[in-house]
Parts: sequence; structure tokens; C-alpha cells
Amino acid sequence: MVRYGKLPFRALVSQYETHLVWTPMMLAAEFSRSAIARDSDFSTSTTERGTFYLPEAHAASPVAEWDPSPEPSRGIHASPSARSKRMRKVKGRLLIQFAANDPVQLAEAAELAKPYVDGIDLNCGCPQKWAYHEGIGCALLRKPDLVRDLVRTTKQRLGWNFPVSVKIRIDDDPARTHELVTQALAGGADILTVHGRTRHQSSEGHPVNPEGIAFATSCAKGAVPVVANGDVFSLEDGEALREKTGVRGVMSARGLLANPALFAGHSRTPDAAVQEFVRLSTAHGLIFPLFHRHTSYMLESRFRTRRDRIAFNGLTSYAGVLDWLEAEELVGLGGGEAAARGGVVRSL
Ligand SMILES: Cc1cc2nc3c(=O)[nH]c(=O)nc-3n(C[C@H](O)[C@H](O)[C@H](O)COP(=O)(O)O)c2cc1C
Repeated sequence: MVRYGKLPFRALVSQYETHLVWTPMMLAAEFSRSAIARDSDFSTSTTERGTFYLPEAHAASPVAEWDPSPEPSRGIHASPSARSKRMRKVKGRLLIQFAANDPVQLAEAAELAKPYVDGIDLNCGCPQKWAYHEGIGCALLRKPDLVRDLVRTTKQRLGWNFPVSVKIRIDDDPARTHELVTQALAGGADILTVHGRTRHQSSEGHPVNPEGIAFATSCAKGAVPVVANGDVFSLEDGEALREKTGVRGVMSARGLLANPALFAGHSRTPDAAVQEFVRLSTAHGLIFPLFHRHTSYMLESRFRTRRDRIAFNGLTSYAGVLDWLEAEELVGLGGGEAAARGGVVRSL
């Protein structure tokens, strides 16, 4: 997610059964041209792609399929209980998402990113006008040959074993979806994410279309795992979407912003997740406006009145947010929170 899919948030959701995480969309041309763009747009950590355990019931997920080979235990979900026969060891997966319309530019950006990620994702779904005019994002939806060349050139540069995925939207015309999926796979795409809305449908104004996703999935003919996206606000929504569409996995954006623990079955953001987000944000130096927006999303269901929300949204510092969380008994001043406050005080 543009703005929001930064390291601290990815690290948080990864602790709650989110097995694949994507960076925000970045412009491939800028990424390869400017070290400043790379540094400001992308950061990761040595633990982000750690090993964790997945219940056998989820063994058919795209993650499991990508890497069945066991690795030494380390990282986010490693635990002794996970040695039970009903769990299997897999790796957390980080995909970097690029917007591009030039195969060489995409391949160059991908090559720079390769040492730090598990896969490259091509955005064919961004509906914003500026992106369409630049010929990127959803402008690619009706350029299947270009999508094929983007994927193929990138795979040739990175090696055929390095995963390249493509995120698309559905089309009003099923023949267009069919051609797009066919060409993405002909280029060598390893995974497909399908947002079940057309480029003219906003997330707020139109419900997701599971039949459209099911059709796109059928076009892939089981050759690669497909991930369904749209209106997943709870684990039950995810399970229902998976059932209706026949996909291997589901993606959530707005749902995870509101409740980063949704894939672990929580109905709202648990207190522990808020505390962990404070710790991760301060440890990774997340800028205050982003920390503030994230916590506001996570706390949405807890604001008792409109006034409460306005008061929270008016806060202007980490210290102010921590005071608010403390008053709500969401954090105590131990561990990470104390460090956070210490960090704020030191930086003043
Ligand atoms: C704040 C925000 C930022 C987003 N940024 C991206 C992005 O960088 N790349 C992308 O492919 N989709 C992006 N999306 C779209 C989502 O990935 C997703 O396709 C869409 O929101 C529908 O899923 P949802 O119903 O779970 O929100 C973004 C959505 C939101 C709300």
C-alpha cells in the first residue's frame, strides 16, 4: 500500500498470520535512477524474510508452494510447539512492487532489489489518473503483450527461478482478462493477484466481484497460484472469498489497516498489536505522521465518540499518542513504550 506498506507495518502483520507482504508501489524508473529514491521508498530488515510455521491445513497456500524446502529455524513464528507434525516450516515472503511500462527499466529496478526481497511484483491495477496517463498501473490491463514482455525481460535478467508476480484488476470484457492472464503466464509470471474490481470501480463505491476473480483464476488453469483481493475485512471474509473463487490465497488492504491481526482471526486490533506497533515504529524510525495515521486506523473501532476521534487525530507527536494510549490503558510505560518516549524526549 502506497504510504502504508512500510517495514514496521509489514513486520506487524507478519506476526499475525500474514504470509506474503508487499511493499508500496514504486516507480521502477525512479528506483533504478536514484539512490535517494531507493533509500526513501524502501527499507527492510534482516528478519523480515524469516522462517515461520504454517498449519498443515494451509499447506496449499502460495507461500508453501513457493518454498517447500526446510530452513534452519529462526525468525518471526519459530516456536517449539511448531515442531508438531501438524505444522510445516515455510518462509515469510516479501515482494517489492513496481510500476513500469518499459521492460528494461523494470528489469534494472528488479535487479537492484533482488538481494533484499523474495519476489518482484508488477502493478497492473493502480487506477489513478496520473498513472494511467503515464501508461503504468491499470493502463497495462489492456496491453497484454507489454505485460508479457515486462515479465519475461525481468525473469531473463533475474534468472527463471526468481519469482515475478503480477497484480491485475478484472475487466468488463472477460476476453480481455483471458488474454491478459494468458500473456502474463506466457511471460513467466509465477503468481497472480486479482483485485475483483474493474479499473473504473472504486473500493468504496463497488463491492468486490468474486465471479470476476473466479473467471481470472480459471484463465490461469492451475498453472500458478492465484491470490484474490477485495473486501476482506475478517478471516471469515477471506475464507468465503477463497471458497467462492477457488484461489490459493487472499489479500487484504483496508481490512489489515483497520485490524492488522485479521488473518489470525481477531475481530479487532488486539492491544498487544498496538503495543507491538509502537515498538516497531520507534525501532525502525517510522515518521510521526505515518505512525499517527496507522494508529488512528487501528483504533477506529475504539473511539467512543466523534469527539474522541477528532481529539486523537489532532495529536501532533509520538508523546501525545503515547499519552492517549496510556490513558486508554492500551500501553503501560514499560519496555518498548518507555523506549519510544525516551526516543521522543531525546530527539527534542
Ligand atoms: C491506502 C492504500 C494504498 C494502496 N496502495 C497500493 C499499492 O501501492 N499497490 C497496489 O497494488 N495496490 C494498492 N492499493 C490497492 C489495494 O492493494 C487493494 O487492491 C484495494 O484496496 C482493494 O482491497 P481491499 O478491499 O482489501 O482494500 C492501495 C489501497 C489503499 C487503501
